[in-house]
Amino acid sequence: MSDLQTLPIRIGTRGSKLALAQAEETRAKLIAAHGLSPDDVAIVPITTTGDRVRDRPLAEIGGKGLFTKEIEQALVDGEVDLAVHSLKDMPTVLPHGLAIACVLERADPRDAFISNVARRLVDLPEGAVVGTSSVRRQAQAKRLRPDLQVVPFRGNVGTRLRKLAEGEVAATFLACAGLMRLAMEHEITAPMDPEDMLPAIAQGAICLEIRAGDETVRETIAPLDHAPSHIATTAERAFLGVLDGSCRTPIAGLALLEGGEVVFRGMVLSADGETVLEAERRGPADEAERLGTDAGEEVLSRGGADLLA
Ligand SMILES: NCc1[nH]cc(CCC(=O)O)c1CC(=O)O
Repeated sequence: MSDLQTLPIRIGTRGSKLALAQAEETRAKLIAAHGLSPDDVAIVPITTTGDRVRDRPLAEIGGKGLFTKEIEQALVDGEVDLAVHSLKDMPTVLPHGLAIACVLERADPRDAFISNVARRLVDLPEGAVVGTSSVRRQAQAKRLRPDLQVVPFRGNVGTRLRKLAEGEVAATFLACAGLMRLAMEHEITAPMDPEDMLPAIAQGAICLEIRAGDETVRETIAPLDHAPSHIATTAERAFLGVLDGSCRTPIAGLALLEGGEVVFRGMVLSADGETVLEAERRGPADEAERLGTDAGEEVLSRGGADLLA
């Protein structure tokens, strides 16, 4: 550890259980990478708009960065040295002066199907009620099963599982990664095959955000960067950046590294899942950004612009 870094290193995070688990994971990695003592890394929980507003679908509250704004302000104000976020909650354009310096090793990017009445989505009874406030999950569920009735579903993981147990809905979806980080993977009925449900951009990845010019912190966190995860999410976020959709537009994408090559698939859907525009790219890892951008431009030119309007 360089003498330049002032200790303790302060990590800004949301206060939710999942966010705290992610901050703890980051803290443990920092301690291991630099041989620090536990007191050398402090976790600073910060409440965000996304945490405060619990009763409405996120798409309705609108605006980007619902889970990030207040944490970024603390970063700008020098109250914390770095911020830990779920990369899938991050806008593609960051506030001026901030940068994503690091992507931790990604957990399972897939969506989890969770139900007490069926083993798989295709096995749900005709007309079953599925709870999700995600336009992306709704569109893809309807694409596979147009008969399903999709209802809004928010609240923390515990609340959602209770509603499911009480029979309010027959099934729901959550990110596998979140459940794993909460040590709740036993709640997963079955992971969704990405062929059936393509994940959200950067789902399962944690990023570390810093002040762009803060070379000391940049160097301190550098050993935590996981190149394959960083490369894959770079392709995915480039795709998202071209589409520039609101959170009301179902957009999905996943990049995997296969033998040093990036294999990316991205899609934009109509809310009912009847219209699907897809693009695929494969190419060298150092061209991840261009591959994602290219795929985004292909989707736009094939009619994605209308879906996004
Ligand atoms: N939409 C909120 C959100 N942001 C990040 C995760 C956890 C999964 C991840 O790290 O990508 C979740 C919950 C979910 O989608 O089930």
